[in-house]
Formats: sequence, C-alpha cells, structure tokens
Amino acid sequence: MPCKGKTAGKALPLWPAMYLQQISVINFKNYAEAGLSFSQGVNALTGNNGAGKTNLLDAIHYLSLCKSYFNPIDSQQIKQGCDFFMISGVFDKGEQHDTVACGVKRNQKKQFKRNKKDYQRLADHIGLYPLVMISPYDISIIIEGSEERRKFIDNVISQTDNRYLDELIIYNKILANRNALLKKIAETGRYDAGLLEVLDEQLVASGNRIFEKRRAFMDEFTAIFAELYKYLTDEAEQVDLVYESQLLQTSFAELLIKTTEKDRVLERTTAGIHRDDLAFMVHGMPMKKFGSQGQQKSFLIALKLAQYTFLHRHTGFKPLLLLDDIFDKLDEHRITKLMQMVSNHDFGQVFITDTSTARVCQVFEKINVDVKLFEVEGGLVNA
Ligand SMILES: Nc1ncnc2c1ncn2[C@@H]1O[C@H](COP(=O)(O)OP(=O)(O)OP(=O)(O)O)[C@@H](O)[C@H]1O
Repeated sequence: MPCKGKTAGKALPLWPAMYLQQISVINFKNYAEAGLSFSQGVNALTGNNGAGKTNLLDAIHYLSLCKSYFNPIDSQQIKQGCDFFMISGVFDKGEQHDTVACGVKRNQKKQFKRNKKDYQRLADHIGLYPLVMISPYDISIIIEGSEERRKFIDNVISQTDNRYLDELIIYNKILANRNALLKKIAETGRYDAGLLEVLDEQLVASGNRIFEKRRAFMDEFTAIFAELYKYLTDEAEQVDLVYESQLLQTSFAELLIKTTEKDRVLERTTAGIHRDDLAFMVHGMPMKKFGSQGQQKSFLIALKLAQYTFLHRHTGFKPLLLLDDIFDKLDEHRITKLMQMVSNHDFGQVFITDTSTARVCQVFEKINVDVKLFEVEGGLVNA
C-alpha cells in the first residue's frame, strides 16, 4: 500500500544492484505465517508497540547475517509453543536471483541454505547480502563496556573480509590457552617459560594481523564518519571518534614482555587487541556522560551510515538499510535530513519501522519520495 493521498511521488533515481524481493516466515517470534513482497526503495512497517515490526527486521537480518540482531539464542526466536521456525527470502542481484532459507528446530543445528545448497561454513554467507541495522538497542555501543564497541568494529570488518572471523577465533583460542597457563603457573608454582614463550609468539602473530586490519579499517572509517556527522547535524556540535589500542604506542611483543609479571599476578593477559576500544567525544568530553539523547542518537546514526558507506565501497553492493524506530528522539530537522539522505541515490533498499503511519507518510511526502507501507498488527501484515 503506498502512502495515502500520494499519487506523484518521486521514484528513486537509481535502483540498487541488490535488494530483497520477498520474505516468508513461519513460526518466527510472534508470526505464525507471513509473506511480504518489498519495493526496491523505501518500505515502512507501521503498527502499535509489540505488533511485530522489529521482528520482521530481525527476520531480514537472519537472511543476511545468519543470526538475530538482538538475541544470540536461535531457539528463543521460535514462536512460543512451536518446534521450529523457517525464514526464506529471494535476493535480486541484477541477473541473479538467490533464494536464501534459514531453519531452526529445537535442539538441532541451524540449517542455512542458499539456492537449496547447505553451507559448509556460515562465515561464507556473511557479506554476500550486506546489511546495516540502526536500532534503539545500539545505545549499548555508547553506554556499555568496550566489548560492545569491539563487536561493532568486528561486525563491519567481517562483512567485507571473511577471513577476519577465523582470525578472531584463532586469537581467542590462543588467549584462552595463555590464560589457562597463567592460572596453572599460579596454582602449581611451576613457571613454564618455554611454553609461555611459544604462546606469546602465536598471540603476537595473530594479534598483529587483527590489529593491522582494525587500524586500516579505522583510518578509512573515521573520515567517512566525520563527513556524515557534519552533514546530518549541520555541524551543530564537534564530535570525535578515536581508535584506542595499546598496540598503537608499543609493539605487541614488547607489551607482553612488559606485562608478564602483572599477568602472572592477575592470572590473565592484560595486553592485546582484546583490550581495544573506541572513544566517542562531544565537544572534547565523553559522549556517554555529556551527550544529550538526541546527540547520542545522531552519533549512532552517523556511525551506522558510515558502516553503510564502508560496506558499499568494499562489497560493491548497496547494503539493505534497516531503520528501527528511527524517528524517536530526533528533532524534525534531523529527521528530514536523514530521510532525504537515505532516499537519495546513494542508498538502496530501506526498511523503516514506526508506530505512526501518518508520521511516515508525512515525512516522505515532505521530501516527495514513494513509500511501500505494511501495517502490522498482532503478527499479521496488511500490505
Ligand atoms: N519467541 C516468541 N514467541 C512468541 N512471541 C514472541 C517471541 N519473541 C517475541 N515475541 C513477541 O513479539 C512481540 C514484539 O514484537 P516487536 O519487537 O517486533 O514489536 P514492535 O512492533 O517492533 O514494537 P515496538 O513499537 O514496541 O518496538 C512481543 O509481543 C513479544 O512477546
């Protein structure tokens, strides 16, 4: 259904090279069964709180990234009282039409297929259909600990480099072995310098490979972010995004030598890329403490749109852009700028959720862009 009263909305100037044509879900969260055919431009899901709008975005997230955006436990996405869920969708990549299907049965391994073929490794799917989600839950990137920020960096890089996830797994295994050895040394009082040296060498080799990828990523990403923030906010505030890593000042090998004694006392490894962080500043002060809710939200949106630009550059495809509850906490000016931006030719297929159909129509009528509307109520969709 298009926005009511709209007859001559402007079509998007360029169709994206990749888009999701349709999706079907069975027993997924609050949906027994639903099927939706999407527009290549802007799609809006509207309805009351708890209707199931975000659940549909999450189903799209599954098809791109093999997992939920919100909850890592697959079985918890199965509709209450059912034994399995299924999500399938068709991606259009110009000449190519790919059917992607994900099935989860209680107590069984997740099944994931592309064009009816099972994957050997799910990591091979990541990045084929790039996606960026912007959700109110992203506030955790600002307010929670450094792990959330590392997850953000790792998520972006892994969508453009499928070896990166493997490298992280290797690093974490060596780190766990080193920590176990430090514990054993403390318990037994026997210092195995030879084994520690071997683990240090392995940790340094793997850590350096990750560090180089993160540093190269952050160099490019920080510049994209600064431009987007400036545009989105008309330079209303001065913000900074800084990559913090102990390896920027001292080599990893040297760091491990310096911290050995401390690590033996604490029985864990205190230096390495597992301590990396991002600093977010507004007017030179930490965004977490001094940013208003609207400034924090604008910062997160710029961060995610920078992710979008980065993925577009590196995958060659315009990612799907999922905007969950995007209008909350933004002033009208920032909403208009943001929607103008995502509706122009730099962006491809967009999905928006909001509680108000009237507000969605009003925003897009103002900038003269067509919207395909889906009204959601209690796990049912009216298109
Ligand atoms: N496994 C599940 N089985 C059944 N229902 C579920 C399951 N997981 C989530 N739900 C239901 O899905 C609903 C939430 O859906 P969703 O988050 O998509 O709402 P929404 O329309 O985005 O709402 P809001 O506007 O508040 O963000 C809740 O009613 C919740 O109980």
